[in-house]
Order: sequence, then C-alpha cells, then structure tokens
Amino acid sequence: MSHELHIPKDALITVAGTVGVGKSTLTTALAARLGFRTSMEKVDNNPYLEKFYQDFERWSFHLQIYFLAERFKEQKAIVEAGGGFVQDRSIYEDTGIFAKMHADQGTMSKTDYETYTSLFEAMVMTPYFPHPDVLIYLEGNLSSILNRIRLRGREMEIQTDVSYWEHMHERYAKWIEEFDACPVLRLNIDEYDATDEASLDEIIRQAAEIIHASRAK
Ligand SMILES: Nc1ncnc2c1ncn2[C@@H]1O[C@H](COP(=O)(O)OP(=O)(O)O)[C@@H](O)[C@H]1O
Ligand SMILES: Nc1ncnc2c1ncn2[C@H]1C[C@H](O)[C@@H](COP(=O)(O)O)O1
Repeated sequence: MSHELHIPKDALITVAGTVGVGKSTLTTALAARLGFRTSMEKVDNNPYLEKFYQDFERWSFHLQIYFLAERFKEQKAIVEAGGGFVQDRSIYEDTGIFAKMHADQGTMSKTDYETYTSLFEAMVMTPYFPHPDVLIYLEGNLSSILNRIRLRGREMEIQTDVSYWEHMHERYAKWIEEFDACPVLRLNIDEYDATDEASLDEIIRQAAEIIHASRAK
C-alpha cells in the first residue's frame, strides 16, 4: 500500500490513551511505516516523575509545569519542521486528565490548578498550537493495561495503588466522549497489531480518511 499518498506529508497525528495502553509502541510503528518523525514523551530524564509518584501532593504542580514546558518545546519543533510527525500523547491529556484528576482528588491545590490552567490556556493560544489532524485514541480493558504496566516494569508505576490506574481509566473513557478539539480515531488494543504491516496500513487508511474529510471542510 502506498500510504504516503494517503496521509498528507505535513500532517500531525497524535496518539492518546491511558498509561501503558500502547501509545509509544504505536507511535514508533506508525511513524516508521509512514516515514514520519516521532515526538516522544520522555520519561527517563524527567526530574519530577519519581518524586511525584512518592508524594502527589508535594510534586503535582512542579510536574505539570515541567510537562507543559516539554510539550511546548516539542510542539514548537513540530510546527517549525512543517509537520510530518506522530506524537506520543497529546497536550489535551495533561490538562483534561492528569491536572484535573489531581485537582479533583485534592493532590493539587485549587490555587495551583488555577495557575496551571491559566498558563496552559495562554500557551496553547499561540501559533505553535494548531490542533492535530487526527487524535488516535487507544482503549482497552483495564486488566490488559495493568498487565502491560507490569510487563514494562517502571517501578514507580508498579508501586502505585491500582485504584490510581482504575480511576484514570474511568476518566479517560468519559474524557474521550466529550473531546472535540480535533477529529478522533478510536482503536481497541485487541483489534490491531503494531508489529504487523497490514494492521498498521489499515490504521493509516482510517486515519487518512478522517484527515481528508476534515481538511475538505
Ligand atoms: N499491541 C501490543 N501488544 C502487546 N503488548 C504491547 C502492545 N503495545 C504495547 N505493548 C507493551 O505494553 C507496554 C506499554 O506500552 P507503551 O507503548 O510503552 O505504552 P504507553 O506509551 O501508552 O504508556 C510495553 O511493555 C509495550 O511493549
Ligand atoms: N501530565 C501528567 N501528569 C502526571 N503524570 C503524567 C503526565 N503525563 C505523563 N505522566 C506520567 C504517566 C506515566 O508514568 C509517564 C509516561 O506516560 P505514558 O502514558 O507511559 O507515556 O508519565
């Protein structure tokens, strides 16, 4: 399949979904298949992430500011390169899932949450934040996702109470129902294989259809 013909060269595809669902894996595979660049969420050099998992209340604001700065730099690089990227996680999830979840459960103070959201809004209202052409939303049952978190083996995530992942999984399901910032392609993790070219081509075909329909408007 000559997929290059179907997805515009300047497109931005974002892969979204809860922790461990398979975003990084699919991002890497799709980008390789399309000849696109990747914008990966970096975990290893994050100076707050481990501390955050040990003490949400103490570190949630610092971590959100750190992620916002990182995503803004990535976004700037994507725009300056003229697109052609698959992005691992959207900025919409930082505010719509993580920051909100910690504010609602009291592990981010109301003042910190307001400061964060006002900075977020000021930053996204710049030319560096065009919406993605399509957001690929990955979903699956919680037990498969928990297995993947265990298999991946990040100690800080494995040590975290399962209720955290349950709660996040529920929030994601509600969030995607209301999400309307850009077109969405929903994929169930049991229905594709990121190591199989035909499976990737089918995802690319569906994404291309969505992008063309939305650009034709
Ligand atoms: N389609 C898949 N089938 C089986 N395991 C997968 C699949 N996609 C990802 N994984 C595994 O699940 C774990 C989490 O995947 P990852 O892509 O890192 O998730 P995320 O980026 O959403 O946190 C990794 O160990 C990865 O190898
Ligand atoms: N905005 C965020 N707030 C809190 N934690 C976050 C945020 N974005 C990512 N994370 C965490 C969740 C995982 O432990 C790692 C990487 O996420 P993954 O879904 O595995 O790519 O960072």
